[in-house]
Amino acid sequence: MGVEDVILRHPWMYSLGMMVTPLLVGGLIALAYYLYEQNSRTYIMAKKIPGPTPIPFFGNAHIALGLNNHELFEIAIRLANVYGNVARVMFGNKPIVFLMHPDDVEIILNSNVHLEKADEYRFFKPWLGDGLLVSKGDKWRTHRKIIAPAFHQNVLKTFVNIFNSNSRAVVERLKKETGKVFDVHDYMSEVTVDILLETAMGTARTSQNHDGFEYAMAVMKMCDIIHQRHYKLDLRYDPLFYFTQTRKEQIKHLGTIHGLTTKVFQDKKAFFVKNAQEGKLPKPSFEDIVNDKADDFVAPSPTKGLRDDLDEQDENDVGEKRRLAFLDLMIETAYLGSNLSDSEIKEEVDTIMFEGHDTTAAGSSFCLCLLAIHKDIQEKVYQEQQQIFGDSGRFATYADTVEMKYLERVILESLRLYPPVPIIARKLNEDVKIVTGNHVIPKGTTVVVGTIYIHRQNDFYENPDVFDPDNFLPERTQNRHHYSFIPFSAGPRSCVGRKFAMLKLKVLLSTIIRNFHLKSNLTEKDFQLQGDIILKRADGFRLEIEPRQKFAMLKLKVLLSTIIRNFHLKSNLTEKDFQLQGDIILKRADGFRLEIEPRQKSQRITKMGHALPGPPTLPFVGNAHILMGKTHSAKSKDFQ
Ligand code: HEM
Repeated sequence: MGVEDVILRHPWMYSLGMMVTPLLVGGLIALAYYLYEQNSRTYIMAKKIPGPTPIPFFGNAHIALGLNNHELFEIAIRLANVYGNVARVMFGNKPIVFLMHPDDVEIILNSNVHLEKADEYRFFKPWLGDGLLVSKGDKWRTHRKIIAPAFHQNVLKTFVNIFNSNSRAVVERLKKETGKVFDVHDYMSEVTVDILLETAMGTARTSQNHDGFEYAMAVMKMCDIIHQRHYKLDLRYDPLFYFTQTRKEQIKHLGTIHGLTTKVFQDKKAFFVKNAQEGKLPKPSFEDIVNDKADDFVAPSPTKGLRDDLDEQDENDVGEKRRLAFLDLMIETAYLGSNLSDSEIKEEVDTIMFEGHDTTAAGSSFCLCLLAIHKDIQEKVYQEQQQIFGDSGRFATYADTVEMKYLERVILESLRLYPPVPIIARKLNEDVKIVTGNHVIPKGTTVVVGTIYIHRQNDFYENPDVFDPDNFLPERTQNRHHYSFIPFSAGPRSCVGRKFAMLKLKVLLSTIIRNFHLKSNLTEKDFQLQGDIILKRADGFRLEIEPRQKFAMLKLKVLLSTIIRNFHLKSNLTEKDFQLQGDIILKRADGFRLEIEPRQKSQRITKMGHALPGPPTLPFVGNAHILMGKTHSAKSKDFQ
């Protein structure tokens, strides 16, 4: 009996064959490709770098199976602890190398060659298109040149009052949380979106609608989806992802996000075009500002440390001339002939809104939680604010922010311990020899810079896990490795919004601290860190707030009561002798002079007893004479 007879008698065998054959062929092709990759130069070279042993097909990806964000984050930290400054993992056959030493990181970030983002950034594409964060080559260079002037210091100065009014608005909203434990991140997220809407897009959110909040929520959900796409096999590969529920959610969230940016863009463009047609072009033009700057876009040399094109611009004094919003710049340069299409402008708007939003929301939330825990440091921040503002509730000026030296150190220290962007990834376009272990990382590898780990190395910080703002005193920073502190990345592809972020954080935190006392029963050990692109607390950014006035009264009562119970206070003066002086804070020019005398314990009790209501006392016996020779009931009557 031939094969044909068997098939004729058993047609199901035919169907089975039809199903199995493609699977078998597909499997054989996959196996051949797998074996081919295993013998590739990249794989063989990468295997020499220390790391966990890969298993067939999965590489080391199985380690991540079934883990949540927080667990995954802990695994990554453990990996760094086991393998030290260089660790390799395999995702299937694809090598990923983690770098944790500033010398090695400097080679990558300070280079003009390794500017390309890792393949994993493609997950941002449906959202950010080919915007600044993701783009490469000439497109990135041209767009960075157009966008960077919008973040010039003189431009930022004009944003200070937007920072102020939005900070004050969030203080008003926060009041309803007084006395409760709540998650401050929701508030930081909303105020950040509001600020970005005004400064980057040049539009304000009306108090009636909740677009900004919905936008913020959609951004957070999108961050989560992108993070999951990094490590979940079914979400990582586009053909599989296409059929998932997660893709449907992505479409919904992108609808919210793109809906808002498109609307703002269209309104702005229509306004600009109408004005332009009436001959009302803004003066000086953005083109003038961009052209003011010499065509000198070069990466900072290693000896210049962390300097980037933002510093160079400030020195060239470009862009001080008028108030600029990022979107205005893009619309204007496009109108005046730069090759920016509408969709490119929107991509850049989305990029700025994404990069500027979640990063500063997380940064400010961590900072507030740390201040709630470290009360002594909070008190120092408050004292600095008192020196600058006294009891005035006025807006902060740019000059005030320059005076906020201690707050600046607090922000930097918070960014050190909890960098909102905990890792950065690059794709190597050439083999790179690193300093640590003389390893050569092959071309095509994804390199991950472990910022959060670098920031906590005891080679560079004395007590690396302790929150100590003095780590940023000039005498401590001047001899420290430049690349041991890189919350904003460094080199040519550093964060374009660095100065914007620092200024905004100062105004926002100053306003909150001047209005609220922050409290928490937790310690930093309770933080459950989760690294879904942006570092967050999986347990929520929980803290309590109390309005400063109430807190100040309570503090005064406790302080004065303690002093009065321990000392008798004396003075030969009268109030007429007070020489008042009003230099912001009302003081006595003649000094707050008085004498003190310790109260004896018995004296203290007697004197305090005298203050309470009761019959007049006689010397020596007090009131004991009343009771002499009386019956028990007569004694009680005397006191009725
Ligand atoms: C605390 C706040 C912030 C932190 C910690 C931060 C951090 C970073 C980091 C680490 C990068 C490099 C990312 C990479 O190479 O993958 C980056 C890039 C970028 N950031 Fe920020 N950022 C912050 C705030 C902002 C703000 C407020 C804006 C804009 C308003 C902004 C806009 C950008 C843009 C456009 C890029 C891409 C730059 C390029 O590739 O040329 N960032 N940021």
